[in-house]
Amino acid sequence: MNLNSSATKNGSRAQLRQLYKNKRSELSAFEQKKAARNIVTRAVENALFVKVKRVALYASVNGELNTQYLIAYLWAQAIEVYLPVVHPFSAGHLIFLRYTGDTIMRPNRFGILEPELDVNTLCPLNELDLIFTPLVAFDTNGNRLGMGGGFYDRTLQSMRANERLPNANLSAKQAKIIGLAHDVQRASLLPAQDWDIPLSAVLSPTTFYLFKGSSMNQDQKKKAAAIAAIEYVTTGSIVGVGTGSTVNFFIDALAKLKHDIVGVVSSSDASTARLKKHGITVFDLNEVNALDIYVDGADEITEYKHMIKGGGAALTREKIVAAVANTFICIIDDTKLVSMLGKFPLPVEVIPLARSYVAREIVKLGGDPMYRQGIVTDNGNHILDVYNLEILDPPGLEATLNQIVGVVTNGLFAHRGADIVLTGTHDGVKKA
Ligand SMILES: O=C[C@H](O)[C@H](O)[C@H](O)COP(=O)(O)O
Repeated sequence: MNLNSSATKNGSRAQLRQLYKNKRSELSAFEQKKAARNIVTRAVENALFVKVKRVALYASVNGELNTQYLIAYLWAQAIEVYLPVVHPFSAGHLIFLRYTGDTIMRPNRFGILEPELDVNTLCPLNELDLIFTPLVAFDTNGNRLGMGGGFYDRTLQSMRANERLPNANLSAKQAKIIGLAHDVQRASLLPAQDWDIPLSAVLSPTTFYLFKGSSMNQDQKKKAAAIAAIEYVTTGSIVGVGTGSTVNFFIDALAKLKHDIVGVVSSSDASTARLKKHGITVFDLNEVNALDIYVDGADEITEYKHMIKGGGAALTREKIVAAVANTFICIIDDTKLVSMLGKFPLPVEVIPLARSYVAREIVKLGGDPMYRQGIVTDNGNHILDVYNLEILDPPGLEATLNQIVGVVTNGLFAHRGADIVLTGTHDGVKKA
């Protein structure tokens, strides 16, 4: 038996339900509309729809967080939207039918609009990527208080039970169950029942609450690390900005502070373009004497904070900007942590004329260099990616490679490694 349930009396659940329904209904029409728009921004910021094809939502009633803008966004991304329909045969269960601009909607016995029953538009539960549920209240353990009919609980229970059957397809994906709620629907602790299915997360207009045990995708981890780095940005400073997909999340978050900082120094044309698009002032490094922090990603990093960088061909400018900064903050997801560098091919930037010569010299050192075809760096040079290196002495190899005539720089960041590493993991951001 669930520990919480012994303390639960039907009365207390009913009272809580009333309390949070009242809170929800006290929101003005303006607040409701703003909330409905903001959940789209929060969902996109948290990379919820990356590689997502089918999403279950709901038609909002009685002050529930309105899903109309979220649905419009998903349609615009060509992501299929499904809405719940009371199961015609299995009492107390839901099925999910496709919802498009042409779907005929009919009120069910509770007065809630549903797509007209048509089995051709049905999506089996195991083919949904995300299921957004309405709720009356949620707590920070992921417990959900619904309307009391138990429709979602029963449906999601059978879905999870089917996933545990011996003949279940183990490689089949599990739909993530995410509650949608106004911030006023957050309770400190809700009484849970044995049959409750905990939520993976709750999306509110201000926050994406991710609960323990739920899994994050790689982009969500990168973003969590990037947002954690914002804490190190000080008012009135000039920030060194790296390059790559993780840094892109940092740039987007930094945009909100653009009036508090003096500006940034960028490590690549790609980052400069993104920074400028946000209206952030970008300085040439020659105009700047010192940088407090430099924030950048990595392709691999060890516990000694030695890194391989340059997967995006920006290594030389990254190394230069990093050299000027007092503190190098490395932001990564946990797939980048390694015990030894070298599985990721080591990028080496070379003067084009010297490419073949440098490649022959690298072979003598035991590496397998490959010319990164079609890539010209921001400095007009070429990249050799060196495979099959077991890098036992990163500072030593960094120096040796830099001694080869024609090498501009190499992607080992060992002499000047990271100072702080912020790693996005399933259990939050870890600092080292
Ligand atoms: O040249 C690219 C940079 O060194 C990047 O910091 C590195 O490749 C990591 O990129 P991402 O954050 O996209 O994994």
